[in-house]
Amino acid sequence: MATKEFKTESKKLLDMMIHSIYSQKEIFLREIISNASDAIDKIYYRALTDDKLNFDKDNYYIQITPNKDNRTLTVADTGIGMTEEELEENLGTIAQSGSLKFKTENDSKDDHDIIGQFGVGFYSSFMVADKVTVISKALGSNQAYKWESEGADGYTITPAEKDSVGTEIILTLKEDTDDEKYSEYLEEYRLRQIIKKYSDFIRYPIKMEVTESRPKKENEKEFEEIKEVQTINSMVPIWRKNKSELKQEDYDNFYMEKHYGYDKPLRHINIQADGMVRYHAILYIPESIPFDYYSKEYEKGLELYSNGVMIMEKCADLLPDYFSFVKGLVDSEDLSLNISREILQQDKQLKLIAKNINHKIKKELEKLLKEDRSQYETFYKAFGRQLKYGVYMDFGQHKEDLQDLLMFYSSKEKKMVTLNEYVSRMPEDQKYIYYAVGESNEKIDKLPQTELVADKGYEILYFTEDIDEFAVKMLIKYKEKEFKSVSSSDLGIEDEQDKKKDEAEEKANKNLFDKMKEVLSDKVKGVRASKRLKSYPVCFATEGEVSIEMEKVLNQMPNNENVKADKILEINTSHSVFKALKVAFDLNDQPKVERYTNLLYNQALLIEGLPIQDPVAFSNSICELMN
Ligand SMILES: Nc1ncnc2c1ncn2[C@@H]1O[C@H](COP(=O)(O)OP(=O)(O)OP(=O)(O)O)[C@@H](O)[C@H]1O
Repeated sequence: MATKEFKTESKKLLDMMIHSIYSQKEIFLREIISNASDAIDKIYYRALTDDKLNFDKDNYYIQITPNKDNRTLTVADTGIGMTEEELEENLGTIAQSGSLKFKTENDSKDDHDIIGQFGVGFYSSFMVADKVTVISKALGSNQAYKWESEGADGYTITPAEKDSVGTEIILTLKEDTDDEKYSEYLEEYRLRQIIKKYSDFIRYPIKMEVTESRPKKENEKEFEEIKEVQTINSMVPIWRKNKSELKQEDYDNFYMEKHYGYDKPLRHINIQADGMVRYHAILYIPESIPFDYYSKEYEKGLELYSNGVMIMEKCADLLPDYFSFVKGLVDSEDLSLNISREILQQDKQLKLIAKNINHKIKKELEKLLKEDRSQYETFYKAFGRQLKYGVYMDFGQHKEDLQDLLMFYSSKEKKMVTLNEYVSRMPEDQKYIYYAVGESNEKIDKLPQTELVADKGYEILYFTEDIDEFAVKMLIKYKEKEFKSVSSSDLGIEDEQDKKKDEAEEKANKNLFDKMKEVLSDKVKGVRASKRLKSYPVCFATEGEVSIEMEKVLNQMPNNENVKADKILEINTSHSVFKALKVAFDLNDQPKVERYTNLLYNQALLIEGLPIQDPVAFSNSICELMN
C-alpha cells in the first residue's frame, strides 16, 4: 500500500500542528464536530431538495466515543460522507487558503499565530493525536474508504468496511508528557465540558455514553452507577435562544466556531424580527481587518438559513459593499428552501431583510461611536475606508446614511473628529469646512497652503487616504456647510479691504506674472500673487473640480486619461525670493527670470509630491545659484 505525500503547504502546516505548543489544544474537538455538523447539513439539505431521499432527524447525530484501553477518541457522524477522491482532495490539502497564505508569507511566525488567527480545521487533530484514521462512506456509494496518517510523512487510502453512510474520525492520542496530559481527552467530564463550551448550539445531537450515579430503586440510600447514552449539547442554535440567556462568551465562541474571524468581535447584533418579515440574525463587527479584506479575493456575505437549514454560505445580497466587513448569519422561515441564487436576488423578503439589517448595522455603529469612542476608532482604523467608499459609490446614494459615521484627523484637536463635531464648533464667520490633502498628517502639517486658514484659527481636516477627497466631493455639503480645500483658488476668507489690496498688487506685478506664465506656458493655468502664503515663497492653488491629489490618484489607475488639475502658481510677493525675481525682471535679465520662474515652479511641484520633469536641469540650476 503506497503512502501518498501531502502537498508541500499542508505538510508544513501539519508539521506545525504535530509540534504545537498551542495552549488551547482542546479546540481540535470543536473543529471535528463542526465538520461533522456541516456534513449532516449537506445530507439534510440534499434530502429536502431531493424527493427520493427522506430525512429522519433521529437518524442524524454525532457520536463521541472515548476508549481508554486503546487510547482512542472517535467522532462519528451520519453525514454525507466522502468518496475516495474526496478523502484525497479534502484531507490531503489545506482547505483554508487563508492559513496557507499566512504561513508562506510569515514563515517566522509560530503556530500560535496560525491557529489563533486562521484556525486549521481538520489538521488541528494532529495537535493531540499521533495517528488519525478517517473511515468514510459517501452517500450513493457502496464502498467505504479509510484514510490514515501518522503525521507529515504522508497518508494512505484503502478500501474499508462500513455499513452506513457517514464518517468516523479516530484519533489515537499522543502519550502524556510532563506538560501535556492528552489522556484528559478520554475523560467523560472533560469531553462534556469542551462540547458544552464550543458546540452547544450544534443543531444535531452530540451523543456520548455517560456514567451517572443514581439512587437505587430498591434502596434510595444506596447509589448505583448507570451507563447511558446522552445528548450533551442543548441543540438550540444560538440565534434561537433567548437573548437574556446568552452571555458575551457565547457570542465570542460562536464567532470562533463559525470561523467568521480569528480576532474577538468588537460588537455583536442579535436580531429577532417578527414584523413584516420574520427572521433571526446574529451579526458581528470584527475588530481587525481580514488579511485579504482590501483584495479581490475577499467575498462579502452572510450565511443564509431557511428555517434552520443552511441554504447559502455567503449571501452577498444581504450586505451592501460598504458594510462588507460584517459577518454572521440570517435564518428566516419565510424563505423557500429550493430558491436559486438568481431568484433569491429578486426575492422581496430577502430585500426587506437586507434593508432591515443595513439599518441595524448603521444604528449599532452610531451607538458604538457614542458609547465607546476608542473602540469606534479601532473599528474605523480598520474599516473607515470602506465607509468613505460607501459615500462615494452609487453616485452618492448612501451618503446621508453614512456621513455621521465618518471621521477625519483634525489640525486643532490632533485626533480624529466627526463632521458633526467640526461643524458644531465652527466660528460664526467661518463659511466652509476646510480640508487639506496629503500623504500623511506630518506632511499636511507642513503644507504651505494651510497657512492662511490655520492663521485664521480655523480647524482643518486632514485627508490622507485616496478616497477621502472623492467622498467629500460627493457629499458636497454637511449641515449646509460646503467643503473647501485649502488649495482651492478661492478660500472664501478675504474681506473687502484684502481684496482691494490684492487687486492693486496684481496690477503692479501684471507684467512679471504674464512673463512667468509665458515661460511656463501650459504647465500652469496662471500665475498670481498669493493670499494664503505667509512664510513660504510659492505654492500651487487649483481651480475647478480636479485637485492635485485627485490628479495623482486618477493617473495611477489603469486606462487613465491623463487628467490634469488646473494649477495656478501662487507667489508670495512679500518673500525675498520674489523681490530678487522682480529686480531681474526690471533689469530685463531674461535668462535669470526664466531660471527663477522654473525653480519656483519646480519647488511647488516638490511640495505637492509631484515629479519634476527634468530633475537634472533643476539640480544644475541650484548649483549655478550656489556658485
Ligand atoms: N466529517 C466529515 N464529513 C464529510 N466531509 C468532511 C468531514 N470532515 C471534513 N470533511 C471535508 O474535509 C474538508 C476539509 O476540512 P477542514 O476542517 O480542514 O476545512 P474546512 O472545514 O473546509 O474549513 P474550515 O475549517 O475553515 O471550516 C471539509 O471542507 C469537508 O469537505
